[in-house]
Amino acid sequence: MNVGDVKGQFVTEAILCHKPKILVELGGYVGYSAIKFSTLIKDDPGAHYYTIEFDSILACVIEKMLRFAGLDHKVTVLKGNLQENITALKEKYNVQTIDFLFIDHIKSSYLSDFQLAESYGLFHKGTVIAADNIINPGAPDYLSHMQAHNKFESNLIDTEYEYTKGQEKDAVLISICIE
Ligand SMILES: C[S@@+](CC[C@H](N)C(=O)[O-])C[C@H]1O[C@@H](n2cnc3c(N)ncnc32)[C@H](O)[C@@H]1O
Repeated sequence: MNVGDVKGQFVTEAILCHKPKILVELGGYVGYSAIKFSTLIKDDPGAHYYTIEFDSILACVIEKMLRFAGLDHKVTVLKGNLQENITALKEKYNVQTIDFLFIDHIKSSYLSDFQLAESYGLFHKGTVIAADNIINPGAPDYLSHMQAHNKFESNLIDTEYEYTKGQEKDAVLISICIE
């Protein structure tokens, strides 16, 4: 499922507030969030969005949707997981650090992929990380890790699960690297 309009608005506000240049997304699905968020940077020639999608058929769908939306020049679709793409990010695309990371893939990999990115030095002071589905279906290990992390300040935004009109709860965690 995509992030939806309600939770997507919190992510939108974080992007508009911090004005990131390099944005990376884990979990592209059919391109809803890639289109929604890359639209925000479309007039910034120095900004680019990378979406990493594990499923190769879905990755092709995202590419087609981006072409349809006229955003294919602002978004690079990377097939596979972060581990498989992290060297290409650094060496092929010259992404040495990330300004904004949107985590929205398999919930059991939130923490390990955060730690992988951290071990490669992809975060800098001011990097913002937005993570969806923190309580539904939930990523409790990631939540507790980030809330205890001494280099990140995190804000848990209680909201609703996508398209449930408040009937189901969810939360987005916005974390900012402070050193
Ligand atoms: C919740 S959907 C993403 C929704 C999308 N961000 C949106 O809001 O439009 C999760 C996606 O993560 C992908 N995925 C699962 N494990 C992954 C991994 N390890 N790395 C990258 N993508 C993964 C799935 O194939 C699925 O398309």
